[in-house]
Amino acid sequence: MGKKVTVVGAGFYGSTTAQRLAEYDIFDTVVITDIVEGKPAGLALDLNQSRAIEGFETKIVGATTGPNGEGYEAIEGSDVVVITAGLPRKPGMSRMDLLETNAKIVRQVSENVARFAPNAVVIVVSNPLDEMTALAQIATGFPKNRVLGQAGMLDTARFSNFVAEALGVPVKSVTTLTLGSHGDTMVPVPSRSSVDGKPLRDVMPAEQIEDLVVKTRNGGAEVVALLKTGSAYYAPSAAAARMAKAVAEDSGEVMPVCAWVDGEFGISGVYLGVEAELGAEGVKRVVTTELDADELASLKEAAEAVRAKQADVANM
Ligand SMILES: NC(=O)C1=CN([C@@H]2O[C@H](COP(=O)(O)OP(=O)(O)OC[C@H]3O[C@@H](n4cnc5c(N)ncnc54)[C@H](O)[C@@H]3O)[C@@H](O)[C@H]2O)C=CC1
Ligand SMILES: CC(=O)C(=O)O
Repeated sequence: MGKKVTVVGAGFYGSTTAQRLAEYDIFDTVVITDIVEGKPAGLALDLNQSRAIEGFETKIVGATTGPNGEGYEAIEGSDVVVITAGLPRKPGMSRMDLLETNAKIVRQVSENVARFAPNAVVIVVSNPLDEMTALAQIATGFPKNRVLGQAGMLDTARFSNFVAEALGVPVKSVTTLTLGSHGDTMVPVPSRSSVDGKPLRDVMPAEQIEDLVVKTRNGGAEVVALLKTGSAYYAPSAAAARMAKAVAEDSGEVMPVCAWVDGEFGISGVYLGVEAELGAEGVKRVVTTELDADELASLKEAAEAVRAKQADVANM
């Protein structure tokens, strides 16, 4: 049987993710759900009408869902579920300001996902990301490798874009990496960044690298401030869709994601931004790499910051 993917939440992030997943043309079915009556069905109708133009066979199904599992039959048999349900930031807000509101939403969605799609790999994108990923694992009760979060793909793509723009080189010649949290303790990793195979530190002065590190940490807030309503979704949906594709295709690709860390980098018992090999079971393994002493110290600081918050969400 062909693959099925569900996107929970039909807002900006969810609808663009559903579009990307459908246009890959690797799934039999893309399901999109929301609590808003009619919206998922309307988006599905619209996306299906693009099939003849874009030339893909994937069918899109829209379902309105309720808190007690109403409408969730639509997600049965999903191989992958991407959770985008939740409020986005307003200008001036931090991701952490969304904690309590989105925890209620993510818990309720996760419980229904566990009931109706018990074998799915869950990719969380709702903010604050590291905490919502931990909560989704608790609320689904799924093995930790089957619940992961999207942040590092996006933050890394932002860092690469800023480096390419600053040097005036093609973005494909740039490799960067970000680890840590999707927040203030994000850890862009210059020691693992390069341009045409040359270390970033050999082609860009240290102060300029530091400016781009700061710009990367503020990448999401910069978009929020310009949009005025809502947050980024084109780059975020590209990131989540790539992760869902890697899982569906059991590709073994290594990507920066929010994954359960259990001893790697000397860190244990926390969901954190690290590189991981993705496949049908979600995270196949966390991939470690040599880091400079200051980068490793920052990663450990990030782990402690998110560990404290992740303990709080267990009771939300
Ligand atoms: N991890 C990351 O890198 C990123 C995370 N985000 C986060 O993704 C989330 C979604 O962002 P947007 O789509 O832009 O917001 P949005 O406001 O456009 O859409 C959110 C949707 O969730 C729906 N929703 C609320 N409760 C629900 C429930 N119980 N079941 C199903 N759907 C429900 C709403 O009706 C709405 O349509 C936000 O929390 C945002 O902060 C956004 C960008 C990047
Ligand atoms: C919204 C968000 O988390 C971002 O754009 O990074």
